[in-house]
Amino acid sequence: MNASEDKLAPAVRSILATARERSGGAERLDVDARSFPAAVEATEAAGRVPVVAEVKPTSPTTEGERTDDPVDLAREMVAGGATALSVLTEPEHFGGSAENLRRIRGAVDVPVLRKDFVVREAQLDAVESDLILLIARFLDEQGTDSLATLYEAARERGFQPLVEVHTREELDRALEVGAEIIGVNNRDLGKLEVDLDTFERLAPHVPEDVTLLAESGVTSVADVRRMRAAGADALLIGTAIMDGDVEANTERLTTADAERASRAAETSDAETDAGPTSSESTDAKRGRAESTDTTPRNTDTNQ
Ligand SMILES: O=C(O)c1ccccc1NCC(=O)[C@H](O)[C@H](O)COP(=O)(O)O
Repeated sequence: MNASEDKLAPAVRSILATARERSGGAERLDVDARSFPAAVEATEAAGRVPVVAEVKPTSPTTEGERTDDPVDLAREMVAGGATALSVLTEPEHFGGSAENLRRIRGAVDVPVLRKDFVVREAQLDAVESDLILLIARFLDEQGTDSLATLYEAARERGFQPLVEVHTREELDRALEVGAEIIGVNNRDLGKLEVDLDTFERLAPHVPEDVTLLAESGVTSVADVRRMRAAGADALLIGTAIMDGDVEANTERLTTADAERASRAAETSDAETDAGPTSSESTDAKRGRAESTDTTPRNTDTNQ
């Protein structure tokens, strides 16, 4: 065990140890991916909150396991307005499988994220997906490929990599490899504690041309508004959607920002041709950096 692994929660150490042993696919994949940024834009245009709804049968922090057919759950999420789906493929700790992902991607037309702990290039070839998760904390370690290697390998296969970060140092590494889609995980994999401040701290340092997700711990309409006000282009939500009526939960969270959307539309209507576009005026309310210059912009105080 290396020094940084020593700081991981035991469940996460076990996930990582299993991930290191997992085999890859038989042949190199060539994916024709559905565009995630385009799906986010379409959701915004429709006045809804872009939500990546997660098919998460169980996890180290969840009691029990949801045993419904994952395809039924996925269809309910899409019916509730999900922009994209996240599908756990990790079997031992999250009850996922590559087969679940294959079936779900065949049954829906939204982009699908493969949520797993991929640490070596060959593991990219296990199953096709539109987005693939690369967790910065787990890469550049002994026994894993580097983030840069995996990022390039994923892009060469046609995947859209979602680089997950939790600290400023990880964010800087994500930006260095040129990540265009970044997720700030509010869950600390060291202690498994969730703190939404994490996103608020890091978002101002993410350039506006990056599609930015707030991941984990979003449980309510108030949390959705809070993450949106801090600059989230989209939210990745698992437990709060899986717990109970999946379609109703998704619908509630994707319509959480309706008031803000109608305010943005009103502002846009009132602007002349020379004024800013509605998306510019919406972005200007958030605390994101315009480029790699990390000066925070004004935050939205109307929330
Ligand atoms: O969710 C867990 O218990 C967990 C434990 C250890 C490592 C990762 C874990 N979750 C992975 C995730 O990224 C979440 O499933 C995802 O962000 C959704 O989070 P939530 O909305 O809080 O279920």
